[in-house]
Amino acid sequence: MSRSSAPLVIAIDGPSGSGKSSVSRAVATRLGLAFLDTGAMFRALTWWCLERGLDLHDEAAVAQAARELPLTMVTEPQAPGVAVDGTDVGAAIRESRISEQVSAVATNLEVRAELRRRQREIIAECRDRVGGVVAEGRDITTVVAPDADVRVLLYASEEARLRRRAKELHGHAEAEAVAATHAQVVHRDRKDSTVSSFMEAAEGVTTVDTSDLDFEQSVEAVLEVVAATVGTRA
Ligand SMILES: Nc1ncnc2c1ncn2[C@@H]1O[C@H](COP(=O)(O)OP(=O)(O)O)[C@@H](O)[C@H]1O
Ligand SMILES: Nc1ccn([C@H]2C[C@H](O)[C@@H](COP(=O)(O)OP(=O)(O)O)O2)c(=O)n1
Repeated sequence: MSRSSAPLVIAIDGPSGSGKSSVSRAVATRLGLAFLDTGAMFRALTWWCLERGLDLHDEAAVAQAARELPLTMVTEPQAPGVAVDGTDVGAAIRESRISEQVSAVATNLEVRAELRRRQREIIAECRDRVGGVVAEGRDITTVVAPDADVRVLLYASEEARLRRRAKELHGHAEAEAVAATHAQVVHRDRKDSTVSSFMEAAEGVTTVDTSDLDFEQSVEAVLEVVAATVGTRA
């Protein structure tokens, strides 16, 4: 798909396992845009707090850590990266111990304010440097970039999301793998829902339901929303 030379900011939100990261990366690659995984920023902060032995429920200490976090986000969609103080934490932040504890950090309102500030800075920088970005998370369409050119809520049924995550983590989606994944997906979304609204689309946000779509169809569905929206901007 070709696009006009005007900068393009695409905001994508959705629950865990809806396909935000993988679909956003593919969309960014196809459109020649940067890619920002905001969940990785909450994960990196969680990793750093644990490295330093902080109690994640000590809100003031974690908020201070957020302000000091020496974080680098690499926004190249074909090779995205996350580094803390020069250490590549791309793999470490996906470990279950982080997935299980990240909500304690993500529900800290001072942390959210600090990471929101950084996310806006990165989005603005990508807009200027490469002509745009696909930024994904839980509150991008509503809080971080409500003025984005394209705003999408990526939805998938709980069953589809559990199946996808089980396959990713355990290599199959048999009953015991799905059950093991339940806490990471459903419980975490419940906690995260207390600070962001990502289960229903806000006004002006287009819902793309991927429950019955395969990966490539999901990418195409988002690209169609982009084409329709950019078309109406001209
Ligand atoms: N439409 C889809 N159909 C099937 N699998 C998908 C689809 N979208 C994503 N996946 C797979 O589901 C898993 C979770 O996707 P991911 O992008 O990490 O979701 P999120 O960022 O929303 O948590 C990944 O293994 C991904 O390849
Ligand atoms: N903009 C964002 C992005 C993520 N979060 C929270 C929600 C999750 O618990 C963590 C990690 O998000 P991430 O998108 O990596 O999680 P999943 O890939 O969907 O499992 O951060 C948030 O509160 N706001």
